[in-house]
Amino acid sequence: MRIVTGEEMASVEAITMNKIGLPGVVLMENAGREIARKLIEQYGDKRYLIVIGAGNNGGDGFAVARMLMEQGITVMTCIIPDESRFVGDAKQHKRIYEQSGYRWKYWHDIEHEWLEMLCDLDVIVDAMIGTGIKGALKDPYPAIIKKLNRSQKEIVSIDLPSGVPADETAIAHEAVYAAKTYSLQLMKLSYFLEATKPFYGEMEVLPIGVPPATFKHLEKQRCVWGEEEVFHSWFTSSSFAHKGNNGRVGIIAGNDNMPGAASLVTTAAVQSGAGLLTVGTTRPVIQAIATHVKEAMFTTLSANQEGLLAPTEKELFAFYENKTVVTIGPGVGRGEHVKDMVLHAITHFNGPLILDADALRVVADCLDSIRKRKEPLIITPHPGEMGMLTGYEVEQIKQRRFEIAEAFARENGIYVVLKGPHTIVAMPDGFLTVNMSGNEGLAKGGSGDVLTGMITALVTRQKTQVALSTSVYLHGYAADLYKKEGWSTESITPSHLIAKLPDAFKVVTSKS
Ligand SMILES: NC(=O)C1=CN([C@@H]2O[C@H](COP(=O)(O)OP(=O)(O)OC[C@H]3O[C@@H](n4cnc5c(N)ncnc54)[C@H](OP(=O)(O)O)[C@@H]3O)[C@@H](O)[C@H]2O)[C@@H](O)CC1
Ligand SMILES: Nc1ncnc2c1ncn2[C@@H]1O[C@H](COP(=O)(O)OP(=O)(O)O)[C@@H](O)[C@H]1O
Ligand SMILES: [K+]
Repeated sequence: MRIVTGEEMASVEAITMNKIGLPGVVLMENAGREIARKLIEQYGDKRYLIVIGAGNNGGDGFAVARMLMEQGITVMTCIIPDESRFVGDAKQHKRIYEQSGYRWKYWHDIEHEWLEMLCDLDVIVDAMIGTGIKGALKDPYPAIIKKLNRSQKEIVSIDLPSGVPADETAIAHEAVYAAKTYSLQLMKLSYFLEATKPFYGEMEVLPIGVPPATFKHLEKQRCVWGEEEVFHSWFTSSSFAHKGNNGRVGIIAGNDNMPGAASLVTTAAVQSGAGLLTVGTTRPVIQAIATHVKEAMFTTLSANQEGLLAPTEKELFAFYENKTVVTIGPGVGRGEHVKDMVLHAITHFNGPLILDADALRVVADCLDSIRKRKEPLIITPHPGEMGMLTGYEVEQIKQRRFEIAEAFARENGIYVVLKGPHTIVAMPDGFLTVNMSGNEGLAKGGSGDVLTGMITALVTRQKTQVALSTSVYLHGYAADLYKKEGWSTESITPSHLIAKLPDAFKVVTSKS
């Protein structure tokens, strides 16, 4: 499933109409039929108010109104702008509606009886503004939207909650708080942003007949990564595999005061199928975690007086030997010692390199070396770390997460796993995947270490894009499984996630 902006949606619709030859009125008819079917399925023959704007979103509204009325359902249709404003496909659907014998009223003619009207209706269908929104909301929409939101009626939005843009534009105006949004054909970017997702309510995508052949013309390729994608992209190990085929993994993690991070990242990697795993860390960390992670081998690396890792060049070269992937970061602490270690690995380790947590703090200083690297480099920042890397405020990162992750991945030729609800994985070629699993039970210190362990294990056994997107999905899915079992999200800990990985991994062998 693709994720698009309003402009991109308009571009695939234009190709559908102009090149493929499927007229816009047919797409609108399809949209109307799908939405009417859903409404009847959901609410039966309740009483509907359909509020219509002058663009094609309003055209969808006329198609829905007609189809509901054809079923004998009570519908009041009202339009906001003057009827002379309707043009093109929307005008055509308005005419079809009228020629079918149905009537509409002007919003301003019925507004004074709004409170009485509310007693006679159950569901409001919002067909005011869709992907065509431009700039700040103009009158009379803010006042109307306020009224609708206060009505305490179920509001169903067509394509987008009116007032919400499809893309990453920030809004400072009213917008419809929908109980449900039927998004047409493709998902819209704003569904994945903290500021705008709440307006959507439950979101469902309905097909309207735009042929998939048009999607390859999209300049930016963004896809949802969910159970289907995980299942279909997975390559199972050969039954003749030996431990060496399943990745010889090296993890540099922990410091004397932070053995926990090293333990979590290592255990998660073991539980995710790492063939042979070596942890490079300080002697006290090894003593603290060795009995928890029986499958791991350990290499003692030099530490400074504060118990922070400060490996020598010789130790690092020895550590890279035979490794198919190296991960640096969880629990290594902050300071100059980290920069030396990270820069060394960027320059001298010839395999996929994963940088997480404290290692991310020095990435901004290493970009020249990173751009010269041939092998994949993967970074796993949360919005705060992404802010440090790019110079943006955290709020800007959250609002423009697609744009910023993509630009950083492309410019530096790296993989960016921008974490948070709906984690984005951005590839060096600009392709993006967006995660559909996970819940607030993951918002705990240590969850990120578990994810990094999973990525470390999968990255040598799957295509990098698949390894990253699938790790993120399964990590979130493990938390979702607890929620499904009735756990409160407060009780889900990073250690629980690891314990649930065997169940989460069942998705790769069979769909639930
Ligand atoms: N055949 C097709 O193309 C198909 C399109 N489809 C549907 O069309 C939708 C896109 O249609 P669209 O491009 O016509 O724009 P749309 O969302 O109706 O908005 C334009 C209207 O909003 C108004 N408006 C805008 N900004 C505003 C503001 N700040 N404040 C106030 N008003 C503002 C603007 O008013 P104006 O600025 O012109 O005064 C105009 O009236 C898409 O979401 C999907 O539902 C599907 O049926 C498939 C087939
Ligand atoms: N509210 C949430 N919904 C879904 N996933 C979340 C949420 N909060 C955090 N996560 C996920 O949990 C992990 C937290 O990682 P991070 O912030 O690096 O934690 P830490 O470094 O303490 O281990 C990330 O994978 C992130 O996507
Ligand atoms: K709408």
